[in-house]
Amino acid sequence: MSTETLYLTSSNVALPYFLARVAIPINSASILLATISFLLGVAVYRLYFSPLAAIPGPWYAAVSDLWLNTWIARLEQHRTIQALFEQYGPVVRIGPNKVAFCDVTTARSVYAIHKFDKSNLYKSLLTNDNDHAMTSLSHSEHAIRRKAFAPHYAVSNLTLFQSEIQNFAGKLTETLDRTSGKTSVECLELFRHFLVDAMSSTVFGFRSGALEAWTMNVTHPVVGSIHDFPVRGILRSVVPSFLWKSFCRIPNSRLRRICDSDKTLAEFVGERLYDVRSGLHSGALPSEGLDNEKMPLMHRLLRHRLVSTGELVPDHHVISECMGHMIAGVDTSSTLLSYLFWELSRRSDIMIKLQAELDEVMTDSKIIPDISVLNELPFLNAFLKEGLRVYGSAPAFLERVVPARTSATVSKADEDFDLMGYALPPGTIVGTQAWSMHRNADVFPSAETFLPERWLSTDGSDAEEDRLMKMSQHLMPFGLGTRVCGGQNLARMMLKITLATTVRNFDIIANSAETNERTMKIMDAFVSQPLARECRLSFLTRSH
Ligand code: HEM
Repeated sequence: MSTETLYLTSSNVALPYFLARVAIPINSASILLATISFLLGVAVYRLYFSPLAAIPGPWYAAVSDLWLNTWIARLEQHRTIQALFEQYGPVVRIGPNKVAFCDVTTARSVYAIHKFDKSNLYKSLLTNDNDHAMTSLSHSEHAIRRKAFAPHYAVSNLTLFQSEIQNFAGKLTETLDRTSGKTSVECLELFRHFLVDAMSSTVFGFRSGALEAWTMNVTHPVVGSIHDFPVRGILRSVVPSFLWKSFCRIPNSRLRRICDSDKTLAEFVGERLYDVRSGLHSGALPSEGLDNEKMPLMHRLLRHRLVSTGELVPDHHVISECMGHMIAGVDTSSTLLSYLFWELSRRSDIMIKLQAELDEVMTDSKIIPDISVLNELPFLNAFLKEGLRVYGSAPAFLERVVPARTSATVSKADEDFDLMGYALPPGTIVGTQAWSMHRNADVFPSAETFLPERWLSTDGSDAEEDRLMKMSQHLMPFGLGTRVCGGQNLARMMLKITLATTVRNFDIIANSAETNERTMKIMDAFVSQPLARECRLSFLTRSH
């Protein structure tokens, strides 16, 4: 037995007076015993006496977050939660204080009607150490930010940027043309470069030259930073704050790049702000009051006045918001595009149908039709919907916190929130995930099969309309409610233009030795990514 002894003197008024006056010898065995007793007590409380004790789920999830965290670290949270739904039903306790549900009505209640605040998890995505729309936890704070950028993503405003996006899509076609018949292309990296160009034009009105850099075999620094940023977020959330600076000094070049990703991107966006301000002094920033004038996001934010004070948005907020939008838009869209083209490479039946539809409206393969024409193409739109269902790049569990009071319980301050028959106390983390909503076999028969036709109405009957409506209600690739993806209109526009022009011009092929089911296994890093972190495909120029 160790002779190590700990002497405690206590002034705790709860202790008997005489104990407070004496030294109590405690050896390591006693400490161990006390710790085990404490942990056992906590476990027993969480399992049998917690307000969440009645909710179905595995006992090890109820006892500690450790189990789920290991699956999060292995990027398998989406499949783990799905397996629990299949075993326990549509409400599952996935942690001591965490409940997952898979139900449309409850999703509407949490995300849209009661507008629960986000959980602290989102703080790992701060940009330039500052909040932006995605990381604002409270509904009220978020509403102020959203008001500033929402008009930018209105369909009518985005149409003003259509020619730029078409232009970049044309350049992408030229780039792919040059690879035809020679070599396979790593799509994730290529599409990230393409999207940095497209996004830079709408966010800053700036030509970033990323695609050009890719053709010269150079990774554009903004592309690298955007890609590294989520990894930085995961590290930030596990490394204690006081160790962060020392951690980032570890002499490893990859780690340095990850740590610096926020700074690199902030410098790039800061330079854009400087450019705009310089333009402002020469009169290039549109004057106030011209709301329907074409104007990049940054310009719009710089002239936005806060309703409460009438003041302009401070520069550091503009920088963080623009960074947030670049990060939110590039990896999500490039990953989805890569999966969609991979699907086409192994489903010639779908590729032939798409090409037939596009050949009709693109008699000249190099002229991209207006988005209003693309919006009317039934098969292209069904293909994209099915792509968002199966390969939606945000399959993740979207955490929210049960508030102390909801609008439903506003007159009964201490009342718990009722979720599918279970009372949840304030502070409980709840949420659902698109991955599971999109795999509900009652709504999507043969849910694992990629079937664009499921989105096409066969006979226009009431039953058919009902089926389509149910599917649409379950489709949530862009989230739900007030925190729904701010850029979803832009995403849809970029995706349709890129799909149309690429499928019209190329046959897409995968060499199964380099790209297959195993390498493309979908991993959940909040934004999805293929297991191999690459997607190599060949684009063969069509003859007409
Ligand atoms: C396929 C592409 C995309 C997918 C699947 C996607 C998905 C999502 C999802 C699921 C959320 C909600 C997150 C949550 O509730 O926690 C979100 C938020 C957001 N996304 Fe996207 N996104 C995509 C593209 C874009 C693009 C192109 C932009 C911008 C230009 C963008 C900007 C944003 C912003 C600003 C938010 C935060 C909205 C807010 O809280 O008000 N996203 N996105």
